[in-house]
Amino acid sequence: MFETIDDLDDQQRLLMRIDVNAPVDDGEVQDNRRFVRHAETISELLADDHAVALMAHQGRPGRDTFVTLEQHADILAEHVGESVEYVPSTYGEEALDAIDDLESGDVILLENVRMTDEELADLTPEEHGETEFVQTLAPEFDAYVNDGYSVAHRAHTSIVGFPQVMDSYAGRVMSDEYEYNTSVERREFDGKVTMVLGGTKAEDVIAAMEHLDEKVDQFLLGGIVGHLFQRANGYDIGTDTPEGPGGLYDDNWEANEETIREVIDEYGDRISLPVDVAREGEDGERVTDRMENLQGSPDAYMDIGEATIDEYRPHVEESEAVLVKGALGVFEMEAFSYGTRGVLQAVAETDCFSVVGGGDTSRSVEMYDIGTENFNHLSIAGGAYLKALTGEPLAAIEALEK
Ligand SMILES: Nc1ncnc2c1ncn2[C@@H]1O[C@H](COP(=O)(O)OP(=O)(O)O)[C@@H](O)[C@H]1O
Ligand SMILES: O=C(OP(=O)(O)O)[C@H](O)COP(=O)(O)O
Repeated sequence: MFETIDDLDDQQRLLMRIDVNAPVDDGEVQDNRRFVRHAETISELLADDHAVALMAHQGRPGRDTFVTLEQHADILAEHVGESVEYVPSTYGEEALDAIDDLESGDVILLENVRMTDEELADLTPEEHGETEFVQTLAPEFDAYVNDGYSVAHRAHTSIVGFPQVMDSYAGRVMSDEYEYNTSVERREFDGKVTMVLGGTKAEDVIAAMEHLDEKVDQFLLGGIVGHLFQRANGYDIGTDTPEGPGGLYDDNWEANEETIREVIDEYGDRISLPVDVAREGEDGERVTDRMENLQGSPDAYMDIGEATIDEYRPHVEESEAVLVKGALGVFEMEAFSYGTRGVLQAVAETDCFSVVGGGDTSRSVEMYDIGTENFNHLSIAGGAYLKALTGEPLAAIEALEK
């Protein structure tokens, strides 16, 4: 087991990892439930007179969501109700100056950790602990706190490096989510277990399918993942188009084609795939096409269609447990929210055990008034939630336990 912030003495200088990785729309960082949850941990720490330097990441190098954390500091400040100073350096001179000035009750947010050379380097946890990043920051603090449950599955420097050399504690989000999500894995269900999988991160989703094939009776697929599975079946969908979500299809396909084919071969009979999909018409309206009519179509499809929703709903209604990860369409746009809303609404109306995971996906429940009280748990994590469900160890937890 690991220690939590309940085990901390008061008035400590804390280096804390959080995960406020968020969607970025036209350069604007979108608020989400991660900010709210981490703000609660920060407020709790400030009440105990700690001084807090935050580390976080945003996006991945090369993607257009890979931006600085300036806007994140403002959003966090709003939720905490106190100033959160953005520092445009992770462990350079500017960072060290700001850390020097840190006093009890202060909060600063250091620059995107993925902008350092070390964060994403292929190193062992021990080697991460020896990097300049860790060796520079560690002596400046009394303790390290990890509250970033949703990034707990990544063995990166800010996650596994610091616990090698510092007293380390789990934050409130980390300990709450850990307890809840691992217990889901251990639960025994008598009836049908259904997993609704979508979104953009095909690799995480497919890995979960491979691990959970014994435990899950039915998989309902949508989003980019659904398109890629239908591409494997020979349909003309799931390839990048000039108007489409740049690079998401072809890169995902290249990385996952072999596994997708294996998964379909092994238990394709338990996988439901979209029979129709929706795109934007000439006047911005929703147009739905049957899968068999797509040949040669250059359109980017942004939702599952109405016939697919009708096929998926009965599976949900007869399930004892429904685990959701990833949106079935671009739910942020009303016209392409039908799939995600339709299936989540069915889950909400059914008396099943239900968990919705994914920082973006879980946001749709509040966005469309589906009622948070209709779900057993809304996780702010996606990949980490899936890993926990499969019973796989999380790098952050292993590091904290050490
Ligand atoms: N057909 C699609 N084309 C482009 N994006 C999609 C499609 N279907 C779903 N998405 C996007 O998937 C995102 C949610 O899934 P994902 O990226 O896996 O994140 P999370 O795990 O945080 O929920 C949503 O923001 C949604 O817009
Ligand atoms: O948003 C995240 O993952 P998630 O969408 O699987 O919850 C985490 O911040 C991890 O980000 P990454 O998948 O770029 O390592």
